[in-house]
Amino acid sequence: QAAKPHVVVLATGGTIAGAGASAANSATYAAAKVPVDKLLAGLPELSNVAKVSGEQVFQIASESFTNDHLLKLGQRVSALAKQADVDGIVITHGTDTMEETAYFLNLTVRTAKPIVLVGSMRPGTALSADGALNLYSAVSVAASKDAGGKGVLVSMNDEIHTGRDVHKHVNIKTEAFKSQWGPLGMVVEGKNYWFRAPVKRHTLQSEFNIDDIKALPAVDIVYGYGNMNTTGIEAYHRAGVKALVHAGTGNGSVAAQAVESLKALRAKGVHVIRSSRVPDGFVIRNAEQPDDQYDWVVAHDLRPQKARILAMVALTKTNDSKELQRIFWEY
Ligand SMILES: NC(=O)CC[C@H](N)C(=O)O
Repeated sequence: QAAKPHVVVLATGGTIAGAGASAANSATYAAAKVPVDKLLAGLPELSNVAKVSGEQVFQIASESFTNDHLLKLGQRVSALAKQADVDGIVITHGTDTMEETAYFLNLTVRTAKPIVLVGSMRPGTALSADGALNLYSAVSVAASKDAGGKGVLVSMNDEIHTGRDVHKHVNIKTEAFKSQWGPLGMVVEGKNYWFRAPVKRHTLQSEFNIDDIKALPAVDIVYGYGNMNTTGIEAYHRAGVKALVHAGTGNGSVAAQAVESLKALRAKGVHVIRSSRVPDGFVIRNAEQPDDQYDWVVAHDLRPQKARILAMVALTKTNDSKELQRIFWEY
């Protein structure tokens, strides 16, 4: 019998490593408690699909991920992916910012080996905990050759999503993740069923490389709403932000007073990325606002938090707004 593929599980915390006081606690519990060795030891079925080793990278709730965490995790994933004895990598992660980490790795780790993020919505101590099956599925995806070359994946609730499109759309159900263009496939009993492939540039076709990125520039997000004030925009400007993502209403529309503040920012060299707070759809250049005239960038179909990730990565290579826009179309 051929040796099983070697999958490394990098643990970062989240609910999949969470623990509650009683089995009835599906929502009230502490995240990031259970160490990776214990997670893996509790799932002997993993040996059916892979030779698994675990590494505790962080033990945090994912809302507390910083740029430093992204860089450290990315560097570790990149180093492991270069090892001949590693066939796939699973990252256990809190679900709150999993979509941001997945997109960051999708943009910056140059490998065709499967990289799969996974989490859970209920702690392992809860009735109908979802972490064990999610982890089993993620390891089996990472162990399979057919998952390679598809970019960084998120496997949750039997679905396999591209890390680019996926976002958390429900915060209290196990079917928490959705991609507006659909999942890439499904994983059932350790077998993958594929239905589509990503068309945007990622991993091996990316012009970005985590091995060359030593720091990420400050990029923040302001939220659009009725009666919006411009205090936040001006505060971020004073704080030295390099780009500001505007999570606009509708088709990325911007309140008149915010338009003036954002134009002033751009005049000082800060990039303005026009996105939308609407969960689905995409922003069309020069619709709602004259982006060519203001020299703004549109976020295409990226949610504001994903636009922030791409802007940070892009700004490590260019400060040209036309280049930024090209990158937003391509990735
Ligand atoms: N379901 C979860 O993983 C949420 C737990 C926590 N807020 C986190 O993102 O890490």
